[in-house]
Amino acid sequence: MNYPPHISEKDGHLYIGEHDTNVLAEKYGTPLYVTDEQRIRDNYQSYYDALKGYYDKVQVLYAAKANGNLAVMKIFASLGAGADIFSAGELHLALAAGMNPDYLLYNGSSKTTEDLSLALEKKIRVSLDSVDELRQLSAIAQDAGVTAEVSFRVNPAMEVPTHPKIATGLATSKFGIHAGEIVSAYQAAMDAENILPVGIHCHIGSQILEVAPFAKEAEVLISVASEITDIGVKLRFMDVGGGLGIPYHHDTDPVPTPAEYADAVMPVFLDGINSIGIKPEFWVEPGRFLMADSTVLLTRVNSVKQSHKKFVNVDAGFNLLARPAMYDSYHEVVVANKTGPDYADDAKRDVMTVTGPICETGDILAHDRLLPAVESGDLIAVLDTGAYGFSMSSQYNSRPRCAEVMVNGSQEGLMRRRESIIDIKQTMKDLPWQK
Ligand SMILES: Cc1ncc(COP(=O)(O)O)c(C=O)c1O
Ligand SMILES: N[C@@H](CCCC[NH3+])C(=O)O
Repeated sequence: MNYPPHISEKDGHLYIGEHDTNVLAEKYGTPLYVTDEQRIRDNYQSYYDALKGYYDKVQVLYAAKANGNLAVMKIFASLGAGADIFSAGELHLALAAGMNPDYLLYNGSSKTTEDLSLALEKKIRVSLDSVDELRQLSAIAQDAGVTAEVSFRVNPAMEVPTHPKIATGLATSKFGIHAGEIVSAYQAAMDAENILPVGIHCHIGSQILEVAPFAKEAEVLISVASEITDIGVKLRFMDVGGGLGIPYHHDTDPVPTPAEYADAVMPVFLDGINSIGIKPEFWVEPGRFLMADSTVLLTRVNSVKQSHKKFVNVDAGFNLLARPAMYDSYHEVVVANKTGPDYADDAKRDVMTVTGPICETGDILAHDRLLPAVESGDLIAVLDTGAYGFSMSSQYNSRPRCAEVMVNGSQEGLMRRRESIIDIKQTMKDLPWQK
C-alpha cells in the first residue's frame, strides 16, 4: 500500500515519523490517536504556498472542527493561520492557541444570542446564516455600542461529488442564503444599525476529490461579489470554505494537489476581482486536507471470531471513530506489528472485518479487508484519522475517550490524557429523591 511520507514500515512494524507505533501503544495504552506534527506543517505549507503563488492576500482559516486539540491549534497559530470556528468552545481554543482574532470567523447556522455577544466581545467577525440572525446581531451590537463586521454564508445550490451528509451547499441544505436572496440580505445588512458587511462566505462540502466544483463555487461567489459591490458593499474578504479531500483509498483514489486546486480556483477569483475592480483577501478554511493523514488510531485486537465471516474485535469503535458508521467512510487498516515482506503473501492472508466494542451492529471500522493472520494482542492501525476522528468521539456505552499523542521528530508527548470512569461520572448529579 502507498503511504504518505511520514508513515513507513520497518522490521515488521508500522512507524509514524521516527516512532514505532507498537512502542507508543505499549507506553500509552490503547486505543490511542497518534499525530505527526511535521506532517501537519507540510500539509499546511503545500496548501498555503500553492495559493500564495497566485495572490499575495491569502489567509488560511483552519477548520477547528477537524481536530480541536489545543496542541494542534497552536501549530496552526504558529504557522499564521486563523480558524473557522463553529462554537464558543472552538473560539476559546483558537484564542488560547494565540490565533489572531482578525482571522477568526464565527460560522454556524444556529447561534445563540450568547454566541453572538461573545463574538462581539472578542471582536470576532460573524458569518451570518439568515436575516433573522442579522437582526439579532444588530440589536446586540447596538446595546453594546459597537459595530459588528459580518459576512453572509451563500448557499450556491451546488451538487458536489461527496457523501450527501457532508455536501453543505445543496439547494436543500440547511446552510446559507440562496443566491436569489443574497443581495437583499446584504442590503438589509447595509441598512442595519451597527452592522458592517465586509465579507462573503461559502462552503460547498467536504471530502471532494475534484477541483472543478471549487472553481464553480468561485464563479458563484464572484457573481455575488459583483452584485453586492454595486450596492455599495466594500468587500474585505472572500471565504471559499473548506479545502480538498484526501485519498482515503491510498492506491486507487485520485490525489488532487493544492497546486491543481489553485490552478482551477485562483484564475476565476483573480479575473473576477479584477473585472469588478476590488482586491479582497482570499480566505480558505481547510480542515481535512491539513489534518487527516497526520494521524493514526491504534487499537488492540481483543479477540478473533470466525462466524459467517471473520471478525477482528478491537478496542476502538465508533465511539472513537464515527466516520465509517456515520458516512460508510473507508479508512485503510494495517496490522501494525505484522508488516513487510513476511506478511505480504496473499496466500497467508485472510479477509477480515474489523469491529469495535460498541453494542451496535453498525460498529464496524473496516469491512472485508485482506489482512495477515490476526490474533488477540495484535495491534491495528487505522490510517487517516486526524480529521473528524477524535473531534467526533463520544462516551457511548460509558467508555472513557482515549488519549492523543503528538510526535515531532524524535520527540513524543501526550496532548490529551486518557479519560477514566471518574471523567464519565463527574458531571452526573445525585438527585435529592434518590438518596
Ligand atoms: C463552514 C465549514 N468550513 C470548513 C470546513 C472544513 O472542510 P474540510 O475539512 O473539508 O476542509 C467545514 C466542514 O465541512 C465547514 O462546514
Ligand atoms: N464530519 C465530516 C466532515 C464534515 C464536517 C464539517 N462540515 C467527516 O467526517 O467527513
